[in-house]
Amino acid sequence: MTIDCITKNPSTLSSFGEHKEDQQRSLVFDSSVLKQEADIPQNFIWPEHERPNTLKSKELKVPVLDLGDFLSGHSSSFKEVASLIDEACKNHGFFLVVNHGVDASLIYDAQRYTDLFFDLSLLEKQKAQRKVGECFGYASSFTGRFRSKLPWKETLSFRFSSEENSSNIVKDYFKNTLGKEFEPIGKVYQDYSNAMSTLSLQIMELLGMSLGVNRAHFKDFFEENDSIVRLNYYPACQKPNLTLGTGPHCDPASLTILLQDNVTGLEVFVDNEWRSIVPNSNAFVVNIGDTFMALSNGRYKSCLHRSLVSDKTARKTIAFFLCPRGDKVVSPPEELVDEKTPRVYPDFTWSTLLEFTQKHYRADMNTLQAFSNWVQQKGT
Ligand SMILES: C=C1C[C@]23C[C@H]1CC[C@H]2[C@]1(C)CCC[C@@](C)(C(=O)O)[C@H]1[C@@H]3C(=O)O
Ligand SMILES: O=C(O)CCC(=O)C(=O)O
Ligand SMILES: [Fe+2]
Repeated sequence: MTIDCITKNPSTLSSFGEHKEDQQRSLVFDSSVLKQEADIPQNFIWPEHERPNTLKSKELKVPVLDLGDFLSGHSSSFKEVASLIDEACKNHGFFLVVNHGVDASLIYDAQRYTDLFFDLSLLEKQKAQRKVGECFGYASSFTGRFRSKLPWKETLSFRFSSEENSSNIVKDYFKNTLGKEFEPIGKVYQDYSNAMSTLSLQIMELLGMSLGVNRAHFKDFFEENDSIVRLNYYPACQKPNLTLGTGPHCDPASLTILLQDNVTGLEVFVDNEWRSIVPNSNAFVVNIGDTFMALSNGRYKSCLHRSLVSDKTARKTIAFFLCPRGDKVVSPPEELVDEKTPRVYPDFTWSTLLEFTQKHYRADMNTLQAFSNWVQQKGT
């Protein structure tokens, strides 16, 4: 299976104001220009059935997990927290965490440097240009990657590894791609990524408890994680009802920890309708991804979500996608497999799933099923 949405690497880049036949090869999402345009280019217009609702979506009240007692080792509240997680993950896989132990000044710095990065000129940001087929770097929308249903966003994605010999991987990425003066910014994102990795291992412990397996099982599995961090910038758009910031998808990774600013935009598809997750400045939004759905043998849901854009306000978020080390086999623990609940997904490695989303398939609501079929077909 090969996607038809990957275009040839553009030879030259210019703005959208060119002749139609030149557009495909030379698209570039220059948000400083586009956010003011009354009309948006065709490639950003989503099909009617996928566009935002005309009426504002209702708020989805997701459980708020207070990690304070858990992190300070007061075991009396563990059961309560684990049962809240269990309910959320069986229904839709989304919850908030508060009192998560991440330093407020680190969060503040990470958000301010996200502002700073996206305020740079296009040329400066393009020093970190993401190449087609690679999953790290700066992408102004995905003009080089897809032909239609382009997302109204800019992203900067970088790799985090918890391995000891990679303790400067994020810091070095900023220095090596953007220049020496970006090293201090890289240091902030290095610290932020470390904090996210630690938080995600704590959540993995709770997920182990709530699924009734050995408490350390998933925490140990992800101890050596090879994760992705992504800064998202959704510029204002004069036609917000025709486009999407991030299209409907389930995250292929294992767990996503999202830091939203105070602008609404994130929506989750629950009980056949889109519901919004209203920003809470004290909280991270956490959701289960496809790889954890497979690890839980289908018990916990990786749920469809998307992000809208606004005509008035730009929105910025920071996502940490927890991923296992690329070569680890994703297979549910034996406690979750029995006669009544046989294996739902085949064994796979994260590096194969990542390659599938970058080279063969555009991540959407069906990624895990399409990937499972692909793995099974390849194996026969
Ligand atoms: C493994 C990944 C692929 C995407 C980034 C991470 C986790 C989520 C995926 C994504 C965000 C799902 C929606 C579509 C996508 C193309 C996007 O809009 O960014 C996806 C990412 C990607 O393939 O780059
Ligand atoms: O930025 C957001 O609101 C969510 C982004 C998202 O879902 C993703 O990057 O996977
Ligand atoms: Fe997502």
